[in-house]
Amino acid sequence: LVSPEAIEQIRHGQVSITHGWLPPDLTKSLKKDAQFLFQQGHFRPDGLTNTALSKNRQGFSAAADRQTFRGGAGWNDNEGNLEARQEFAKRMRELRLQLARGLDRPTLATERTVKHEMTFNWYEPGAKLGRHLDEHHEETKGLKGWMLPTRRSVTWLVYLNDGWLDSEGGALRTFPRETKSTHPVGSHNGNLQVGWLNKNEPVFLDAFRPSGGSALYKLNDNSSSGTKILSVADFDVPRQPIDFSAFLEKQHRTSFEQISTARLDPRFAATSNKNDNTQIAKLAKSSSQETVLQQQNDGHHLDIVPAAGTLVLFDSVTLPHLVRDVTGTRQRIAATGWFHEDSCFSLEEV
Ligand SMILES: O=C(O)CCC(=O)C(=O)O
Ligand SMILES: [Fe+2]
Repeated sequence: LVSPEAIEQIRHGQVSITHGWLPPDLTKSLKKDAQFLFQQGHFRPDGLTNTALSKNRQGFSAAADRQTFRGGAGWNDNEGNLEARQEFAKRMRELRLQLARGLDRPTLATERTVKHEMTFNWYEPGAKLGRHLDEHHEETKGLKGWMLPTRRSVTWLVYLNDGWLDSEGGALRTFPRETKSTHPVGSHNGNLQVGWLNKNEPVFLDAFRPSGGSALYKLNDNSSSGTKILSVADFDVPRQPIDFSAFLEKQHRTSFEQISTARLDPRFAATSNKNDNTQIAKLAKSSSQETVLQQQNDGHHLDIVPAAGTLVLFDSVTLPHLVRDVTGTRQRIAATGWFHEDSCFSLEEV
């Protein structure tokens, strides 16, 4: 269902984009279904909405925030077009099994009652979504950490908007590294990635050191196996906002970049893309899909037009992203979800 190149991109921290991935008929029936379910009142705002995160915490507004279909009628409830949703679920299952093998993430293949997430999302004109990551290291979640048996591993998006134009806004802005990662991203031996060293070397956090503390480490060069500890001494991960560079040996501090920081994560700081005045360089040469690569204050990023049938895949732990304002007059609708891997440890199973 996706090419070996697509899998390599996800594995190395890049974004995989496949235009025309979902057959037009199914795309149409899913969009109709989402519209029906929306009319029936089955969409809800979620924790990541912009107004919930803004300084004045005014609460949700339909005109400004993204809404999600997951509660109310579930994906498998006999309301709306169950047949279309099941056909889609079957396709996503096949994709998941392919990714489990291709990415060497075997527990992506297993199923539990609640494990993989499948939703519709909905943006009214004017709505957007702040910069965020879809999954974080459990040790950085404070009291909420280590509770669940599984975690988000691969994020998928399938857009449902017929003939969506660049000028309608709502682009998915992703922030991949400028060059592909030196090693597989996301996790190593169950330890999630929290940063980068020298631009594209993944840095992982081991929270189960024999000392009882945590350590930051990277993988040795491809030629040799093994790991290299980067922190001065084992440490206890503090409460948010966390600055991991404080625990690194001095020589690593300047080349370390934390993936989720107070400045970049809307959970800690309201984000804005207003100061976005730099030049756009068109990347897509032959394609009419406006995939745009742009350099601005925020750094290197890739914008994806949410056009019908396009499949987007990326690692849930390492790739920050946001949704730009919908500037057109119609709603932006997508099917979206997360394939989960088993967590290396959870309180539930102790
Ligand atoms: O709607 C999109 O394109 C992205 C949604 C997203 O990032 C999320 O639901 O976490
Ligand atoms: Fe997301």
